[in-house]
Amino acid sequence: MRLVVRELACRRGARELFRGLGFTVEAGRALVVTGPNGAGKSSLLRLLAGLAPPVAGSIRLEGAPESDTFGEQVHYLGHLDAHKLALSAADNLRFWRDLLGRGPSQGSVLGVEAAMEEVGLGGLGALPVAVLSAGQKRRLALARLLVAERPLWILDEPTTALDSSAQALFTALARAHTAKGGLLVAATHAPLDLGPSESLDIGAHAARTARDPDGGDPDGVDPDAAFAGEASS
Ligand SMILES: Nc1ncnc2c1ncn2[C@@H]1O[C@H](COP(=O)(O)OP(=O)(O)OP(=O)(O)O)[C@@H](O)[C@H]1O
Repeated sequence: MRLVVRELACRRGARELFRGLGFTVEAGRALVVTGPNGAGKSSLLRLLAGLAPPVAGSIRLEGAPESDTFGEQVHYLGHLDAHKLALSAADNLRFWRDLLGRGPSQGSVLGVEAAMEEVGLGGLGALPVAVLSAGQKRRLALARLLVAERPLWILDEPTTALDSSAQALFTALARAHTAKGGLLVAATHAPLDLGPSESLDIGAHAARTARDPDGGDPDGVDPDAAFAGEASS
C-alpha cells in the first residue's frame, strides 16, 4: 500500500497556500510535515484525510482493499481532540471504537481498557473527559489509534501537551505502526523520531513555487522533490 499525492493545490479564503505538491509515502514509512505557522500543514492534512477537497491534484491510496473507502483507511487526529466532555473517558473511546472499527475480526486492535492502560490512563476511564488534564486528553486521543485498525495515520501535532514519557510512548506507537506496514503523516513543530521517514517542509515548497510561477518544484519533473530530506533508521 502507498499514499500517492500529485500536483496538489490548496486555497484557504483568498490565499493560495501551495500548489504543485507531490509526494509518495510507502507502506512502513512516515512523512513528517514541517513549516512555519500558517504555512498550510493542517490544511494539507485535512486534504489528505478527505475533510476538504483540493483545488487541484489527486490523493490516492494505492493497494488498499477496493471494498473500503478512502475514509475507512484513515485515522485522523486534528488539533482538537474532538472528545465529548460530559462523557467518561472510556465512553468516549467506546464511541470512537464503534464509529471507526470494522467489527470484532480486526487483528491487532486493543480493547478499550487495554488501550487506556497502554496510553497511561489506566484507572481513569470513569472520569468525565472535562476533568482530564490537557495531556491526558491528548493521550486519550492517541488511544483512538489503538482501538480501531487503520493503515494510514494522519496526525496534526500529535505530541502537543504530552510530557516526555508520553512523547516517548507516542514515538513507540508510531514506530510499531509503521513496522507492521502502516503509513503515517504527521505535522509537527517538535522534532519527531518516527523511524523510517521522509520530511516535507511545506513553507519551503510554497516559496519555491512562488519563485517559479509555472508551478512545480525547481527541476519541474520530480514529483517527490518536495521532500526536504530523508532520515532513515
Ligand atoms: N477557513 C479558513 N478560511 C480562511 N483562511 C483559513 C481558513 N483556515 C485556515 N486558513 C488560513 O490558512 C493558512 C494555513 O493554515 P494552517 O492551519 O493550515 O497552517 P499551519 O501550517 O497548520 O499553521 P500552524 O503551525 O500555526 O498550526 C493560515 O493563514 C490560516 O489563517
